[in-house]
Amino acid sequence: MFASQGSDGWQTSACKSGIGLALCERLLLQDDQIRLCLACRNMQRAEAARSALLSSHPSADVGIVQADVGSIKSVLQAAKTLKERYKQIDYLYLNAGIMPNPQINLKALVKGLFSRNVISMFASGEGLLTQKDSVTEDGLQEVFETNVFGHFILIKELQTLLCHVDNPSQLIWTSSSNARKSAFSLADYQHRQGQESYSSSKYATDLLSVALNRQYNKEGLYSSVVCPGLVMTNLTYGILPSFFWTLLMPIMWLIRVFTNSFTISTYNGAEALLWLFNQKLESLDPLAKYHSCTSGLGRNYVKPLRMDLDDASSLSFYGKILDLEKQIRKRFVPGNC
Ligand SMILES: NC(=O)C1=CN([C@@H]2O[C@H](COP(=O)(O)OP(=O)(O)OC[C@H]3O[C@@H](n4cnc5c(N)ncnc54)[C@H](OP(=O)(O)O)[C@@H]3O)[C@@H](O)[C@H]2O)C=CC1
Ligand SMILES: CC(C)=CCC[C@@H](C)[C@H]1CC[C@H]2C3=C(CC[C@]12C)[C@@]1(C)CCC(=O)[C@@H](C)[C@@H]1CC3
Repeated sequence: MFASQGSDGWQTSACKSGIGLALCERLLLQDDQIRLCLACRNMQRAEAARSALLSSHPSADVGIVQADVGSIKSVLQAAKTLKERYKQIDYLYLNAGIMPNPQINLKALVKGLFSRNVISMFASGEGLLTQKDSVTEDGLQEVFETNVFGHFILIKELQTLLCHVDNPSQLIWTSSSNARKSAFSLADYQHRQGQESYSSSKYATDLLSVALNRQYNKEGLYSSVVCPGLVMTNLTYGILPSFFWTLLMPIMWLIRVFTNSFTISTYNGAEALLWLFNQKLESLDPLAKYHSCTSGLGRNYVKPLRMDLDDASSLSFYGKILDLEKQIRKRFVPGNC
């Protein structure tokens, strides 16, 4: 999902369910004069989300655009449409993300329950999940393309709408506390080999955000990463069926008392995304991940935590992703590299 503020008003682009839709609702509750644009792969679902938002905020300006971040062709087309439609984008929320075929490692879960790291295990899901990734029509790993590279190409394509020194814009990546350095390898940054493509892609997001700040702050573009916490959405219903999560709810409320990262509802999960919208860009820490938190008593707040990365590795990854961009552009825009 994407968000921005246009010179002729606020403009946001988001998705049709989950944390993205909750963010749109919260943004409109705060200011229904904001201009939103939802970028979604499925136009029927986009229309449904738009109608839902308009039914509670009839005077809102909510646009939609077709964008599949798992397809370079679709991203290029979406960027073209957006450039025809808007003069400036102020907030771009990069929300779309997938975790295909997740499997729970029961042995690690049981072992973790009796370890000293039980709280951090629940907060990050570290070592508890594996995924089965696939290759897209573009020849890229699906999780990498959807969670990282498709967004990156969109940003590059929208550069003229995003980079304004006198009126800075913001990129907001939906990362995760599941992002893990040990799941990521610069030599295999698409994660072709392993079974933790989700962790790897979210770590790649964190690296990329840091590099984008180094590259674009002087041009008036700032990048931040958030973790919405554990939220009940289609993504988590892919891990366990919804009735199972309902059964687990009393335990999750108990765990929330200790971690504050079990935000559970999409409203709570959108806390850090909304908070970032209201901050002065220059005051944000490029090395922090902003976590949505919910206390045991249900109070929402935002906790910035330093990310486990450094400038050198973020720049090395940026170099790799620029090389990949060149290759892809050669294929999609012959004569343009
Ligand atoms: N739920 C959680 O506990 C957590 C989620 N996150 C992250 O939050 C983000 C939102 O996820 P969440 O709301 O939970 O899950 P959902 O599955 O509800 O939302 C994911 C959104 O991404 C869209 N999407 C997926 N693939 C593509 C694509 N190729 N092109 C365009 N849109 C796409 C989906 O669209 P469609 O409806 O068409 O499938 C959907 O709207 C993700 O990046 C996720 O990794 C991070 C931490 C925790
Ligand atoms: C809650 C109980 C008692 C059991 C569920 C165990 C796991 C399925 C669950 C525990 C921590 C969860 C978790 C995630 C998925 C489900 C768990 C592993 C995430 C990895 C989902 C996606 C994210 O981005 C992370 C922020 C989540 C971290 C916690």
